[in-house]
Amino acid sequence: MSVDKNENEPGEQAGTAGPVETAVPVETAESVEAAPADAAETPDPADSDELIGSAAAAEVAAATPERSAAAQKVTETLSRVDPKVGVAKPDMILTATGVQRRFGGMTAVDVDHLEVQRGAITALIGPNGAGKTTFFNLLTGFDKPNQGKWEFEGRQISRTSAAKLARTGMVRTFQLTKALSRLTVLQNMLLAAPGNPGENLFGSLFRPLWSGVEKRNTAKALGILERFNLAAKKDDFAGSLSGGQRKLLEMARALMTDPTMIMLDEPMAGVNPALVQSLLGHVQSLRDEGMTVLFVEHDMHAVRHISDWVVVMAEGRIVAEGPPESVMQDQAVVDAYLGAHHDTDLGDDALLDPAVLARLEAEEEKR
Ligand SMILES: Nc1ncnc2c1ncn2[C@@H]1O[C@H](COP(=O)(O)OP(=O)(O)OP(=O)(O)O)[C@@H](O)[C@H]1O
Repeated sequence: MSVDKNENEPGEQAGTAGPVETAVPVETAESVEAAPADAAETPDPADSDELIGSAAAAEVAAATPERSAAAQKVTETLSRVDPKVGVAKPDMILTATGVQRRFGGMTAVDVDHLEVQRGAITALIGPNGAGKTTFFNLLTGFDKPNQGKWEFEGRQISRTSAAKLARTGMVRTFQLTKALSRLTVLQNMLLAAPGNPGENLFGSLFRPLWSGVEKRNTAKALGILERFNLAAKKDDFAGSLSGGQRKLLEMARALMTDPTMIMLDEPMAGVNPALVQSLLGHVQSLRDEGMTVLFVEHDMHAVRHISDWVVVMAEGRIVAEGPPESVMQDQAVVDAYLGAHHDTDLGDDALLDPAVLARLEAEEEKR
């Protein structure tokens, strides 16, 4: 469908509007592979996910992650929730109602009601063009709806900019852009620190105050980098990191704002399967520390293994929600997600197999 992207837009174009008041950098969702050639370095074989073989990947795919106490508790709580679209959650942190976003004559998002459970990992999935990114951009203050409202922690936030949202405790990750790739890992972290006073006139006039804050931010950044095994890379250009390390850096940057809810934009995109398990572990640890996580994702391995709850979109609407194992079997989901491939189990790790993916793609091309 040909659509004029600027027609009938109530807000800024999705993904391009940015907060002006935040230290959280505003970036468009450019490919993480867009690292500048001048920043590229030869990856260290010890930590580059690109260099790990398929045997390790197979092992990772077969591994069953241990379930933490937090995971068990949230699973138990959500097992009592009826898995139907728009269902109420026992302790919701985010609620969206009557959200519509149209581009020209096309309705990209049409969500009646969604509640997100506090302390859970919720995956937002769906086929290409389902409206996931548009919905995600709306919820995170990067786009404005034609109608609808949503609340975070009981506060109306549908007209709140991403800048202010970060201060209320909701933060989203951004894929590294060319500009950020040219900064070092540590500089990326400091840029994400809230209230970085060096950025304004006051900060530059009162240098001693600024350096105190900067010292604290640096200590905090180094602690977070340590946790994500990136401390040794602090002075490297972000653009020289492997795909998996970039994803870790995106998460690490978000933690600089001490969020209660973290919104992840395709945390597994461009990550070698060998590093997927480690990344999944980091996402789970956010939940285990009490954070709420909502992520948009194509990677079914991630969705099946770490989500406590899955929300499925198709053609702008939510068509199913529930625990991963039941949602993946839902006929509406299979129909929406896989089109003709009804015989394929969405949660099947065989989908990680390049041969299976190649076969499905070839079949799709023939249709
Ligand atoms: N700024 C825009 N202007 C016009 N149409 C848009 C705009 N952004 C998204 N769309 C359209 O809205 C629909 C939903 O797109 P969206 O990117 O939200 O889907 P998605 O589920 O995230 O897809 P994908 O998995 O491919 O990223 C698509 O038809 C897309 O072409």
